[in-house]
Amino acid sequence: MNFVDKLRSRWREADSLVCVGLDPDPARFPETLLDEPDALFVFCRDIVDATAEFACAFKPQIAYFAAHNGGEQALQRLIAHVAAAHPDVPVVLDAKRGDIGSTAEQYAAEAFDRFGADAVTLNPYMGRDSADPFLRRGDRGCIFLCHTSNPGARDFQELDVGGEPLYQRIARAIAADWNDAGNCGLVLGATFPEELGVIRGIVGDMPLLIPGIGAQGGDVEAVVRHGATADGTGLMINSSRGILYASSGPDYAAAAAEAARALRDTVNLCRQARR
Ligand SMILES: O=c1ccn([C@@H]2O[C@H](COP(=O)(O)O)[C@@H](O)[C@H]2O)c(=O)[nH]1
Repeated sequence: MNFVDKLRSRWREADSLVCVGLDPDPARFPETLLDEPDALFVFCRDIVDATAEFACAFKPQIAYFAAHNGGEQALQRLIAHVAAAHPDVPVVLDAKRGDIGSTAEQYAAEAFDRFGADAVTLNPYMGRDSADPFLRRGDRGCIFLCHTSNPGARDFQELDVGGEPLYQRIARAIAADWNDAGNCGLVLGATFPEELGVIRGIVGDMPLLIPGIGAQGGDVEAVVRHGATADGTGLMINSSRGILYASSGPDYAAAAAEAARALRDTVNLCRQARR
């Protein structure tokens, strides 16, 4: 099953738009993991197993693994664990890749063959040829940065390019010209809900990855109101720190599960309110 079909069936089966972000920071791990030599993997595996029933997707951010010796092996094993234990939950590797075609071929092999991710985040700044090695893998998802969640998103993404802001041009080009295989998605920050609504109008029911709730201040109700599709889906609403560090004690996995469940329920109340 391709990425978009897998995501759509997960939205339906789990009745959840929550994407659980996996950004493991050893400085925030519970004391019980201090002597654990495989702590990156163990922490994330416990979070995955505890939160899977509430998740429409998992999003490991590659930097949190690659920053540590052995971290990439831990990421590889973690994604293999998701595929084995929770095969219905797609994995979006947050790597924000983008380079000339020959290098992009290697990045596509890294994301899809080495790590086995269902989808990867990409930076569209270098243009179509930099995306082609990913787009050609029609069974995998290509999720392009469009309007990011950070304050600096305004620096370049909102610049006027011939009558419209750059982020809208990006969305229009990807929806009209890059999505032949139907495997594209976009990253829109929860911190810019009105821009999210404009993009939903441009791209139809394309899946949108929405980081920026919780610690970054994005508002869940506004995200759902502006970003959901007519059938009340279309979104992967990501929370990383808000779920991972719900407790700093030995009950971290149970607390993460409760945070994911609470977010799913909040999102679903917002979905019901707009019907
Ligand atoms: O525009 C963007 C794109 C990606 N991210 C990533 O999402 C998570 C957010 O973490 P929180 O702890 O829920 O704030 C993190 O991995 C970022 O690298 C983003 O925040 N904004």
